[in-house]
Amino acid sequence: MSFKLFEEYNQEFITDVKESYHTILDRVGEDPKREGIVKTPERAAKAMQFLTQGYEMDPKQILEGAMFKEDYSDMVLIKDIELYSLCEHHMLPFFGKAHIAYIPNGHIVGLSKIPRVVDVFSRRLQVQERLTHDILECINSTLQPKGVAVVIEARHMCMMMRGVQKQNSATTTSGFRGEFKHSETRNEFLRLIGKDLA
Ligand SMILES: Nc1nc2c(ncn2[C@@H]2O[C@H](COP(=O)(O)OP(=O)(O)OP(=O)(O)O)[C@@H](O)[C@H]2O)c(=O)[nH]1
Ligand SMILES: [Zn+2]
Repeated sequence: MSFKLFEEYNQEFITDVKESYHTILDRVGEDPKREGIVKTPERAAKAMQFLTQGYEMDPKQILEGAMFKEDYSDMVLIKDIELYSLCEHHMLPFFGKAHIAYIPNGHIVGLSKIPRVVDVFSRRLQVQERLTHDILECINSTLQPKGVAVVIEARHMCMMMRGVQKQNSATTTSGFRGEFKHSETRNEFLRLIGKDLA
């Protein structure tokens, strides 16, 4: 499920994207034959394939592969899941943390599968709002829990390195389904992730 090994790279993708990065190096005034960067188009193409591998993956399958019958019916919270994505507007990174909770409805899911779902949707071109909803809907429709909550806090390089150049602003997005629509459950979740307003 990863592109860590060279054999797993898609050569057609690497060949095409390599050529584009070669053009970029040339256009920014670099010498693409210079020793230090002669392999950069290929490295960058591999990095781009790694960062967009989420298109090739089925997040529902990931969850379905580790669902276990269990009658635990209190909140399960996984907080501070680090995430790295690329914004679809500038293809620059945005990064931060996701906090995800669900209330089981007969099934629990292997804990590691939740961060894996975050990775699948993060490794596509995204906006933070859609990333939040993609994760929320995937867990909701696959696990069919009594409730699910997703909060993402992220910083966008397109706002930090360029454009409006605000280094300290962070964006928070959230989505709630089922029992998290009730303020008591939602507030407990927000308190547990340190986001309650009290
Ligand atoms: N809502 C949302 N906007 C995003 C996200 N990532 C980047 N953007 C914004 O996408 C917008 C694109 O606006 P445009 O005016 O088309 O692009 P631009 O001229 O590069 O805009 P500036 O960044 O303001 O210079 C910008 O306001 C970005 O801040 C995201 O995840 N969610
Ligand atoms: Zn952007």
